Amino acid sequence: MRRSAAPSQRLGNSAKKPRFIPPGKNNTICLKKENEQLVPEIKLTEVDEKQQSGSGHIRAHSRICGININSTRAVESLGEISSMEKCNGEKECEAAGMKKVNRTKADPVHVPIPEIARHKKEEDEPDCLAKYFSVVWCKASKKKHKKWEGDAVLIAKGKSVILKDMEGKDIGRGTGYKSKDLESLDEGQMLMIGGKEIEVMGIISAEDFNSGKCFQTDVGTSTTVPTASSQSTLKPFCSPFKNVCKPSNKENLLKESQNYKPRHDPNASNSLVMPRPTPDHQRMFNKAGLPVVDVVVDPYLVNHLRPHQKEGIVFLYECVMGMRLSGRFGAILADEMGLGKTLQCISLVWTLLRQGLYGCKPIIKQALIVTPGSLVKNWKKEFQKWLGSERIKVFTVDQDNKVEEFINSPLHSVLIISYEMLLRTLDQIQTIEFNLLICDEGHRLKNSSIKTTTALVSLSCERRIILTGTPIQNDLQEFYALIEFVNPGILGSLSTYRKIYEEPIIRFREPSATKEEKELGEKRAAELTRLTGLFILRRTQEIINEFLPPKKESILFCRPTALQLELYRKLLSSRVIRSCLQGVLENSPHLICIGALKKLCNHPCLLFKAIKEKECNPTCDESEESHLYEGLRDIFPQDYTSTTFTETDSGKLQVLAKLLAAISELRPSERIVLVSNYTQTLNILQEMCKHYGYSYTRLDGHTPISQRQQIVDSFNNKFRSAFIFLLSSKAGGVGLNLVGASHLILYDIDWNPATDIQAMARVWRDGQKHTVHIYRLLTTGSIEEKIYQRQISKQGLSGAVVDLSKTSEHIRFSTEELKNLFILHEDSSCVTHDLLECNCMGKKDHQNPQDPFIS
Ligand SMILES: Nc1ncnc2c1ncn2[C@@H]1O[C@H](COP(=O)(O)OP(=O)(O)OP(=O)(O)O)[C@@H](O)[C@H]1O
Ligand SMILES: [Mg+2]
Repeated sequence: MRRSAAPSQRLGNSAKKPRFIPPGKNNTICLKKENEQLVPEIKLTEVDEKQQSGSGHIRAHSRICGININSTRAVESLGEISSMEKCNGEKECEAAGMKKVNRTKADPVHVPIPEIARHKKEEDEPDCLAKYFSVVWCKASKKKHKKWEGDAVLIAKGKSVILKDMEGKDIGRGTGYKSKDLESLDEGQMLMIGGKEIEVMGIISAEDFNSGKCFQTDVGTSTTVPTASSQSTLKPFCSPFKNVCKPSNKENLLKESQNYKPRHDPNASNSLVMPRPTPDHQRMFNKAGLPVVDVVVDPYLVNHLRPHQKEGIVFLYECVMGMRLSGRFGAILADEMGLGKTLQCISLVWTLLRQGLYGCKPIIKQALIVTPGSLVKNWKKEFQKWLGSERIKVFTVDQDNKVEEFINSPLHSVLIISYEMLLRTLDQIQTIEFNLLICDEGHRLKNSSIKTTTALVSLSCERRIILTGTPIQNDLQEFYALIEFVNPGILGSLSTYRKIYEEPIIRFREPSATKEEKELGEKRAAELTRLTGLFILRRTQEIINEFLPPKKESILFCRPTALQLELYRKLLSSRVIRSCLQGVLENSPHLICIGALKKLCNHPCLLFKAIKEKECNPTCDESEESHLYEGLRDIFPQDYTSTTFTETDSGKLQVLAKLLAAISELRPSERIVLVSNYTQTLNILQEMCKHYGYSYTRLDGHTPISQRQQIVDSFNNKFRSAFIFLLSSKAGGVGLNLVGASHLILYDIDWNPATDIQAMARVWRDGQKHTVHIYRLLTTGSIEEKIYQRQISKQGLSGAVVDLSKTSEHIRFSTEELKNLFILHEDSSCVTHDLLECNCMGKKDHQNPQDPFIS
């Protein structure tokens, strides 16, 4: 097609602005995609997760890739003219009737029609079907040889045209053309639009326009070199295969030929053999013509791998080898927590370090793993767990082990470093040539301008893997940043992405969206899903349930004490809460009120402490918080102090004391993880442990990172273990393995179900041998029950689409919702049970998944 002969300026342009690179054809791995909704469910008493075959809080579904919107409806080719926003590229072009001319090589002339332009809006022609064309454009001139500026997309509808650049921005508009001329517009024809001249290169189907595909550049199949666009956003491109395919002379080849055999037997039963390269891949990356050898994952590892992990390893292998996408070597493994992302990566690293598909030359020499500080040692341990200490030497950077040692060590091929340490040692890290980069808990790279991201981007390593258990599709901009990190340029520039995907998708979600906008948004979302799904893999926890021991979840509704009730009533009658309910919500005083009620639910002494602190800080006397506390001090006994707490003051603490006593008596060999979101509450729980003589250990935000793994290890070691592990869910949550415990108690509840799920997954995960018991403590009739109900209904609505970073500050409450939150149900023994409309009087076990809760 003529397009390939498009003028050189086009390339110049495209080098500046990264364009779309559509995915290659070589998607050998067959991955399931399901889009079922999650079903909310409540369990009042014991619920056996296994018996319910996947129902429950952690219930979720296998799913791949980023965006949750799916298009099922076919889109008619109405285009977007009627819903088109104002031209925001160059100045809106004056309507200009231009004559289209059948261009011959000899006479590339275009004659303006001497007709007065009519300013007629596209909306005047709602019934016409839009037609779409790929075009090249340049400034209007009479020169024979045009200086084409670049590609564009032309939308013709009725008597009007719109010209969009490849970033989706309007760069020209015109009206007053003859409808029949526009209808018969065809390849090779030319048209004037304002001061621009265009030549039609081809017709675009409505399907391709609606999906946004037409804004992607032409590329070959999956195994071509990185394009100009991909290089433009990267460091100078160095082929990821350059270490491998050094051409060797013929004699050497001959000598080595007898060694060209797979490291492990590909025909052995249970062998995991990586897909063979396509001829294109070989042409590109095997210039020396070395024999193609099967890459077979070490059977030592394969014997331990779960089916989804084998699938994940193949997927990662294809991504980093550039087999799934043309010239792209990045991947995002977004499996839910506990699915063994670490093991999948270790298997990949080990395979790539020792094997090569072309002449057996190792695919990588050195790998860099960047992880939160608390997980550095855990990574090392996992390497040892799965590969032993003889096979591979991994180097972890800390105060005593400096990067220089790694640089000087021929023994080590894997460097594990925390994000913080990476920033501190960036200069040295930059001098090392890594061939694979793995970023654990990589959702922190969701902002491309933060230091960590720019530091990592500065490393000239193209094979980049992000690991994250957190769904990443909530925020389309953050989603873009993560994708841009692993596969730079694949979604074009940020402004292109916004125009082509984000804006139509956001618009489509709005209730006021027109039919056309909905169809367009749906199509764009589907295309984004398809494109990103080629290098994002997400499986949910359900996939692993069958390998885990049963999980029983209990919700313990605890009656508040008389002191709690009196304080609660007083708080609700305060001026601050009343003004919240009247909708006067400046400075978010409702958050302070919610905080005070939650403290009270945990233990009145926490509220007492807050009151005292306010009293000692007269400068804040006029604050909302001070007003909220007015009169509360008098309700506490005269001799009350915040340090001499007793468990009789808190309903939940009373229940907890009984629960701990029961476990220690009935299951003395089993251990407990006790979780709170608040350090101060953990202090109280710690006092309680001391009081009853329970051995305990503790991990919270203040625990030095260097000590964390040691604390975890000794807890998981049954010979050295404490009975109770006090855990701050926010500080220690992600990534920790606490399988030494089989009981987990959530002392308080978070707005974000993901925080609690994260905590639960520390115990109910691979490696757990016992039935796991999860207990959630809620103060009856209080705000805690409300949060729980909200948690369930929101979880049901949004499925796994929750983001750990969302806290109550991010939640918007309507006045109605606040009214509901700020009610104390004193006459109910369990509001949640009342909502079930069950008349069992609390005698029935609500473990039937069919039980209705919040519909
Ligand atoms: N195939 C397996 N067999 C037995 N144990 C396994 C297997 N795969 C992983 N594990 C264990 O499961 C636990 C969880 O794995 P890992 O920490 O890699 O999960 P993750 O996907 O990174 O989760 P998170 O998002 O919480 O970090 C680890 O203790 C790991 O050793
Ligand atoms: Mg992990």
